[in-house]
Amino acid sequence: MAPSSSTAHHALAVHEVLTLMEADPDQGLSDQEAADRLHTFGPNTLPARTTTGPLVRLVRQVHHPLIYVLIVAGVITAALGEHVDSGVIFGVVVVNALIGFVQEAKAETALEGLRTMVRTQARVVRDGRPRSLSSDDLVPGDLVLLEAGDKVPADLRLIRTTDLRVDESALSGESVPAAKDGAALPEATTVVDRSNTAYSGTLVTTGGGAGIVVATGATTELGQIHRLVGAAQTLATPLTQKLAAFSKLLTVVILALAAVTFAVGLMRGQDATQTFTAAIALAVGAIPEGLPAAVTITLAIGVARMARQQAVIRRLPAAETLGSITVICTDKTGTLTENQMTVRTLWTPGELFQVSGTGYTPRGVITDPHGEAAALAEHPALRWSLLAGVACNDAALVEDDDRWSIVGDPTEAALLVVGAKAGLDAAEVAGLLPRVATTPFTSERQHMLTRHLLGAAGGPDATLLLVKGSVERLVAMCAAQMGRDGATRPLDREAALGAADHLAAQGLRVLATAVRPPGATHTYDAARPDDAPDGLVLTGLQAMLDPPRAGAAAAVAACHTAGVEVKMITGDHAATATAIADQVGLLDGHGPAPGTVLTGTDLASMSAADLPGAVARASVFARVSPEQKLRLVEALQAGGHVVAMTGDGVNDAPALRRANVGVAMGRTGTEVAKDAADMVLVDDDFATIEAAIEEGRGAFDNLTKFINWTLPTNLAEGLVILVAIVLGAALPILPTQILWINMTTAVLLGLMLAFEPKEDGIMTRPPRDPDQPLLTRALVERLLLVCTLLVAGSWWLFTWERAAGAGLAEARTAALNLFVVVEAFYLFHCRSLTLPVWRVRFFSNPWILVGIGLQSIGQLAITYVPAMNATFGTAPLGVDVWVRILVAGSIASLVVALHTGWQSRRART
Ligand SMILES: Nc1ncnc2c1ncn2[C@@H]1O[C@H](COP(=O)(O)OP(=O)(O)OP(=O)(O)O)[C@@H](O)[C@H]1O
Repeated sequence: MAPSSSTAHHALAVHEVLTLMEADPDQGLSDQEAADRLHTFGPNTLPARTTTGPLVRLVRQVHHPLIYVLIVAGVITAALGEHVDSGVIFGVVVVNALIGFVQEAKAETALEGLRTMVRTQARVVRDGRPRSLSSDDLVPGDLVLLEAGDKVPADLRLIRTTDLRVDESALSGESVPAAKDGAALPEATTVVDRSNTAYSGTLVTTGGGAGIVVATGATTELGQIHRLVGAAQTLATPLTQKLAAFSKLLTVVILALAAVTFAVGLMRGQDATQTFTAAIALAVGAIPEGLPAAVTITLAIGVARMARQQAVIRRLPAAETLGSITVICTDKTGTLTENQMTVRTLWTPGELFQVSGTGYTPRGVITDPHGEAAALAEHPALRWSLLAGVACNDAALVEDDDRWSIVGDPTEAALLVVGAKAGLDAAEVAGLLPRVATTPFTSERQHMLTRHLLGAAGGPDATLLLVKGSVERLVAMCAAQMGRDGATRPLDREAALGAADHLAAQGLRVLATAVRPPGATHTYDAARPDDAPDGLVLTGLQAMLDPPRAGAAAAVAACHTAGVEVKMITGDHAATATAIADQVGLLDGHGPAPGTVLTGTDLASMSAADLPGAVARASVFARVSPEQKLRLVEALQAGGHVVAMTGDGVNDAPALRRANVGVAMGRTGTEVAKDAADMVLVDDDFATIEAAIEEGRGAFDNLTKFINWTLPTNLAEGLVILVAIVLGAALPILPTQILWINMTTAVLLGLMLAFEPKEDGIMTRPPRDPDQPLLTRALVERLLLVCTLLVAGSWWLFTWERAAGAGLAEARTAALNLFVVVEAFYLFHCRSLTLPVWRVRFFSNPWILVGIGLQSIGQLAITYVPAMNATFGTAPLGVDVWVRILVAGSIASLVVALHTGWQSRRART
């Protein structure tokens, strides 16, 4: 048995595929066989990307307008015989390319590594038992089960299908889901029909089925495409695009300035070669070539920090957008609540019962209104209600050493538990009432229905229908209710809805149950959500507690403080939603009318013009269908909001894609939702969104800090030369020395800001305006001030040293060192965007100190090592010069501090 990807499995009949793959259509493979095949074929994973070799990637680093300028400059200086200058310029190019290369590789491995945090699970039959496995462990011949929401885990030859539709856009670009049919066997003469094959990486949108794995890993269709193109992760973000445009403009301006400088120098009759080298040093110094790499590394560090908080970023731009989120639309069940359901109260027409016990352990007592244990024989409606809960159910309880856990939907598991407390065992019930048909629960349909045979005695129509679902839906489906004595009476809708409201107001999640005894006939069309079988009798309500998550209230409060609104969007009852919203503090949020609740029906009746206003006011949306989520996102965006939206189902995908940051649930979410999302919450917890927003703000802050540092220092490096040439004075710092400063400080000083920890008050500020320009007024002021200090300072010291009798080389070395000292002192001012320099915790970012240490060693070397003196035209300095340098550096630092103080006072008023 050696299935190859070239085998055209789709052209074979099912039995031929089964023989070829040595597979069993019912039992699946044995564990032993699967392990052997895993050994032979390897894991079902795509090989690491190999499309771009290291050399290509290194060369790609050079592909940047700013770097082109450097290369041309290096070549020309070499041609002019200025070998030191040319060497240093190429040094800058190489160091930058290496840093960019290493950082890009790091960012990509970080993103690649995140993928393994969100593993695709596959449902497989092995040894006759269905189980959930990581899709990595699939082998050829495995029997895989598919249902709506799954990502197809390998190439499958389908053997059974029910209304299976698969979205193949990931593979073919075709956006209309393709119908799949396991029985389809094309005529030999027809065009190749692949409708009996489901391809790895495609998404099941509706229906379900089963198929045999015919190809895994690199041999799948996806694997082959992957090999050809490589799944490129985009590293571009709105900010990098803004920066790219900015650097183009900057290049043009700097080149123009350099040309003017050269022309002025020539007109003044200065030496052409020297003027040219100076003009080049000006250009090289002024170009902030480290900027693109710094953006990538800062965001990549942010993404890694988010991953530690259980938030996996799937698309890098989201790391940046998170910092501007103004509203989070969140699910209730499982995100704000524990998704740990326990039935607490049961209602039947005329009676109310309480249930004791905790969690999923099926131990507890159902007590009647008199406080006595309720016997099912005396309460027929209760018995039928519990029976519907147990039989119309796809979940299971699992016991391991008296520890109870569940398989399937927690809501359904809670119904099994309360049934078991009353003595109804799910397996026994299934034996007595074999299930013959199922209409599964969907959020649109709002109910689940099962048809059961009434033992051997029943004829063909002797079937029983059991239904459970939302109260509104079941009350609409039923015409009768079961009384205390078991007799059927006309339905008292008011009473049932009133009881449900009463229970929901306590924060309980309410399900209604109904039965249709055998006899009545009505062909029920499950495809029509509003169709209902007649003769249904309402038997009761089951109300379950799903407590809010421990950290939810604190996280909601933190969002409010951070100026981020939180809105709950749920399929649940309005009263339940409101009660939970109240418990987690959603209703004491800000906004024009906090606490307003809108239902899906309200939304449906609202005009497009009214929607944005109404949506902005409400904080809870109940009984909302997934389709309406898309309208909500659009309405909020129309109102100027930057929206994060959570979702887990197939139908949530459009809203997740539309949201500025789509958030999928790692545990309970379907693969379709995860595929559409920008971020996946590994733990499904609302508090994780809040933590990710905090990290997003932190990452953006660090970027801003780097920009604040690099723009003024680079500009000054260029200006110091420009001013000298324009004034026709001696250069206070030589071009080679400027190139040295440029090469060392960007890496050893500036880049260290990427490692700054988050600032304390980060979640007490309002969200960042995504349209804020790169050059704010505050930054332009800083830029001018720091630039002036650097240029004037080095001029002043150079002139002072000359006047005090120092040689040219010594005076220049003093100016060069002052320049670096001012840059290093200024670095401390950039460590916080809000605090003055003396309030920043000195040791909170050790990298800054490491960088300054290394830079100091470099400065001592260039000042005292004879070989470096010869290369860079420097000379050793006396202690008194260092004192002047440090005093002047401190004064410059003080001026920046005064300006920052003045700026923040102005911002407050
Ligand atoms: N498995 C089920 N079978 C039958 N009815 C159900 C089932 N699960 C939920 N319901 C009913 O359908 C209603 C809507 O449930 P749905 O799953 O759409 O929303 P939700 O999980 O409460 O909300 P969300 O996850 O969006 O916060 C519930 O209030 C409940 O009455």
